[in-house]
Amino acid sequence: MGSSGANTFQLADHPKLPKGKTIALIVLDGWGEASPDPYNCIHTAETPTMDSFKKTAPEKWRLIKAHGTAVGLPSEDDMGNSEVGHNALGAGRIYAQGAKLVDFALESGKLYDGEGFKYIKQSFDKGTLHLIGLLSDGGVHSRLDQVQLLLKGAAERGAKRIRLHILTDGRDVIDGTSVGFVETLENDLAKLRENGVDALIASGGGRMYVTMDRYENDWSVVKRGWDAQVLGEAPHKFKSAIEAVKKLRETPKANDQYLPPFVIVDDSGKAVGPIVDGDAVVTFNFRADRMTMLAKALEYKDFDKFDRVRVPKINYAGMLQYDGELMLPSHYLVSPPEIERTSGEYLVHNGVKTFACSETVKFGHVTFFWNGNRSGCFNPEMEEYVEIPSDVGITFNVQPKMKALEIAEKARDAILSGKFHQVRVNIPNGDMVGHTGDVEATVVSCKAADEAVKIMIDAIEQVGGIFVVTADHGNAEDMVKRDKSGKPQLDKNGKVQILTSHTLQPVPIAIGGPGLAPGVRFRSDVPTGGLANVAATMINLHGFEAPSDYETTLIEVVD
Ligand SMILES: O=C(O)[C@H](O)COP(=O)(O)O
Ligand SMILES: [Mn+2]
Ligand SMILES: [Mn+2]
Repeated sequence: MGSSGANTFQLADHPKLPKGKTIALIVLDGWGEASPDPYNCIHTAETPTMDSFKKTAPEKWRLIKAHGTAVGLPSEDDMGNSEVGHNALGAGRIYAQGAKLVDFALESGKLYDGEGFKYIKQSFDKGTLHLIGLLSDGGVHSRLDQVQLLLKGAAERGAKRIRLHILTDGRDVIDGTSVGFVETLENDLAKLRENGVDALIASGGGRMYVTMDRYENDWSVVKRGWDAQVLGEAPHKFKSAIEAVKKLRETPKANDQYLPPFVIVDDSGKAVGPIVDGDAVVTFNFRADRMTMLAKALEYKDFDKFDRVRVPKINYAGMLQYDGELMLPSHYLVSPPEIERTSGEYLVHNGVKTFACSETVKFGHVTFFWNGNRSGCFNPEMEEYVEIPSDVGITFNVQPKMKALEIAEKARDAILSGKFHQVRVNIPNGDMVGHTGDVEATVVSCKAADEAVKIMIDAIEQVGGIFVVTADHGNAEDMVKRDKSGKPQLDKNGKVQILTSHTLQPVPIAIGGPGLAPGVRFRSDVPTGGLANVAATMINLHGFEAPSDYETTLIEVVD
């Protein structure tokens, strides 16, 4: 396995299951399973379609793991996320993911021997080392302990002037935790300064308003970051990052996710750390989707997404390479997981035609992440990818239905067209609205997701097809931080602490539809099955045996 050429991808016929069925593969983003509870928005919402699967065909409904080691994360305390979830769903195998690879590289010191570090090190003598990324211990896009190690390691290896450009979280972690993270970082920087390294925080802003847009939904987000990080310009100026975050959080309804951009200035009002010619820059997020746009702005010569004003000549490296197809960025500190021979690639070589669709904010999830962090199709004659433009400049609790209906209608048309064998969608609502922490809106979002499922299931009924409905990780099923006994935790003002993040919960998977061969049911001997088992299951339902190194199928056919 692993050699190139079409034969590598030839799949054996499944002994019992037919080819040519139309299969709807529906991924509900952020839809986990948890006990009934007022903070379980999926339970509170009317979700008759999702409920019916479990009730009417329990042998075709089960739970699968979507967090921790089942999706290649370092530990069972790591919640699932879209990147690792969709990687596992699409690739059918469990890869050590970015978080883990960076841990290894830092622990072993290999990070410092790599080409990427040598490249940025060229600037240490005369230039500044800038680190840009999400300041959080969420472990989804980045981890603070890794940044701390990198800072120390870079200083020990000759970095004399270091500037941090921080993005506050409040999405993968509780809102308000930014203050503590900044304090921790400031302590480390103070120690570096004691040792003669000129190390400071230079700029910042909330991740959803500054820098971390994804899939080119809204370039103004990246521009705000560029202005602060590169040009040293922002509407808010402070003497220290702690003061900045505390002050900006005093505004009514302020939220770590959406803090406005700020720069740190010296006594004369001058920004302490714009990026200039000769500097080195590292974007320290290991996850790709929300760093790719900045990587393009930092790396591309031809760039027309916004006016960069000044394009410094820098040595830039990503923590990882974010896009293997675009080779972006060209320099990186840690090699990404080599996710190859994904199910999508097998399908195009075996005559299975695919349609994939979501709205912008999740479009790359069912395409780029699905295909192992690879842009574009494998074969445009076999695949059609459709992106529905997301609303721009709003938080999704304002519009909790998002584009669920539009996605479902596009999928319905694709199913009814008879042109595709696999119609794959991501329905974002539970996740994107769940991240806002707005419980009422999340309930509305779950209902909308359920309605979208119904539209697609009805189309599958019409064409005699099959459906597979699952999710990539939990979110909307638990919207509160809990103590060890499971009770909602209160903050120091006695207010319930809302959970905006994903969870550790398993997710459901349901199969059905008139085209499902009689006798197909879930095996009982894969009790610890997870997202990575779905690819082999899908390949079987398309009428083929899965590749031998894929995680095993979840289904069996009884006579
Ligand atoms: O990037 C985000 O929106 C969150 O950090 C993680 O959410 P996702 O993994 O569902 O995209
Ligand atoms: Mn997700
Ligand atoms: Mn999410």
